[in-house]
Amino acid sequence: MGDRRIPFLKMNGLGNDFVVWDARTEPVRLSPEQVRAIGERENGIGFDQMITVEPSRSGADAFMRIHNCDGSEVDACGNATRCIGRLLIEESGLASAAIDTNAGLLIAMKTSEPRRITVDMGVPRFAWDEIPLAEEFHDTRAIELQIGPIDKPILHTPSCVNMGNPHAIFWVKDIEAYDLSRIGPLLENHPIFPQKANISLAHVISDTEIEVKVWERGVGLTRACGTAACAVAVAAARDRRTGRKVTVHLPGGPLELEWREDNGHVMMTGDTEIEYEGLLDLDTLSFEKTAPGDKPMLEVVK
Ligand SMILES: N[C@H](CCC[C@H](N)C(=O)O)C(=O)O
Repeated sequence: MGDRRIPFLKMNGLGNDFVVWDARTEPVRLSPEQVRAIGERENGIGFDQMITVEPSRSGADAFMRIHNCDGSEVDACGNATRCIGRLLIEESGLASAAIDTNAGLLIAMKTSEPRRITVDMGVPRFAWDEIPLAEEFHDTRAIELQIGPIDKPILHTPSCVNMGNPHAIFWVKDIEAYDLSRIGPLLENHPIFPQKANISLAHVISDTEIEVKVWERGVGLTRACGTAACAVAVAAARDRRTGRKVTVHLPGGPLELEWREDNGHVMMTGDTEIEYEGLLDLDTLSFEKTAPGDKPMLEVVK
């Protein structure tokens, strides 16, 4: 390996996986091409998002910079916020950590289980210009976003929420009846979303449970999406489909969400995992694993 090697952590939140750099002392600057190459599942380390932890300029414990695996920089990532919150809490030994992002200040809090973190994800936004939606669509009563023939729409009338990033949620009875890998990119790149959008299919199971599958902007299908889980929970409560406290079941596992009545903030709780520690050679982009991650969770004996 060359002499430009940087240590990284491979982490995930319910299988939504990240490469994490600690750039608080040494800056880490990578081009979008390098981000895409490192994010490659075949030849690179492989990740959904790349997370760079930088010094905060606003007195928070750290600033979190987020890149999707397509190289795009974005402002919010719920699952990564839990992972970085865990690292900062373990480092400080305190009960919480403040994480600055381009979408605002987020607070991560420890729970009774060391890998399980609660994050205050702030307040959702619903106005058409906050999602954002394109100007020419904002005056329609419902957003008639139909995919498929007009007389037999496959999906239509999404709920749209911004959680620091844009989300469009389609309510369905059977998630598996839809080929999200085909429909997802059509919707992600629909002209109604000038900044594109993260696309969720959501099936309300009960007043307290929702099943969700996500096509992420700049990534594709992921095992979980924290901001999508927040957006779905808020949209469901706002439409009276569920209460304000729900479990969102994603392919990678469950997240607990509460849209607080008192301050309108969205509280998200879920697990995190350190998969391994590694070293990346910046010149060749080859990498090696240098230490194992978390011990496998003890299987709960049934
Ligand atoms: N793909 C998202 C960013 C990551 C969101 C997701 N990984 C999460 O946990 O919130 C976007 O482009 O807005």
